[in-house]
This record gives sequence, structure tokens and C-alpha cells, in this order.
Amino acid sequence: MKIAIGADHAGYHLKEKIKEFLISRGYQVIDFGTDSAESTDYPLFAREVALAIQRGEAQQGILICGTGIGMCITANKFKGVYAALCTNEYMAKVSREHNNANVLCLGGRVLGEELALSIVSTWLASEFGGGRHKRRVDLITKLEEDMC
Ligand SMILES: O=C[C@H](O)[C@H](O)[C@H](O)COP(=O)(O)O
Repeated sequence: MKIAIGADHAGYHLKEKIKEFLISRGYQVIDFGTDSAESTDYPLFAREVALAIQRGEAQQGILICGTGIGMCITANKFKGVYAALCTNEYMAKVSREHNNANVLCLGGRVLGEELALSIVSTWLASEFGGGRHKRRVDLITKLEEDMC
């Protein structure tokens, strides 16, 4: 499974930790930057990760900025991208089980490293539940199609 990852300056250090964690667990990681803690603009990286999901180059994505909010707002502009901002393991679990989120957004200024890695691990281990949740996600997909 390939995971696209991206961060701005406020998420850079956490991105590096998450990347290391993912590689150590056998995931293939496509890193879209940023490559330092120098100030930059989060929509640039959210765009690259969202496009990688749209093109099918990666099945899931992880985006990190200061709060995760800007990344989440940007990624959700892209059709077929369902980004979820998660601050604990429960949100990570249900964002997969209920919402079928394919992008996880995290706040580098909000989460400690240990909690962030636990959220990532929970998110990757969780599966979409289908059933009543599929009916709701299908309504979101239909909204996307109606708006085109
Ligand atoms: O949602 C936006 C993110 O949290 C950004 O990482 C944040 O706005 C960057 O702030 P600054 O430019 O003050 O470091």
C-alpha cells in the first residue's frame, strides 16, 4: 500500500517521524514535502497529496500543518478525497469505519509525537464499515457529482 504524505513548516518535524514510522512498518511512502522547517504554504502540499490520491498513485494520504485544519479544508476541495482531521484514536477509527476517509490530517502544533503515531497506527488499521455508513458516504459522492 502506498501512502502520500505532505506537510508545511509547522508539520515538517512530525512528518519526518511519521514517515520513519510508516517505512519501518513496510508501507511505501511518497513524500511531497516540505523538506525543511522554513515557512511555506500548506495548500501547495495538500494539493499534491490530493492529486496523488485522485490519480491512484497512492491509496491513502497523510497531511500535517500546525493544526491540520488548513490541510483538511484544502484536501476536501478535491473530488474523491475525503480528509479527516483527527486529534485522538477514536476519531481516527471512526473516520475510517464511518466516513471512509482516505486522507488523515494532523496538527503538528497540537499533538505530541507518541499520540500522533498512535493515531496514524489506528487509522491505518481501521476499515470502512459499509452498511448505513455506505449509504451516507454515497450521498457525499452524489453531492460531488451534482456540483460538477
Ligand atoms: O491551518 C493552517 C496551519 O495550521 C498552518 O500550519 C499555520 O497557519 C501556519 O502558521 P505560521 O505561518 O504562523 O507558522
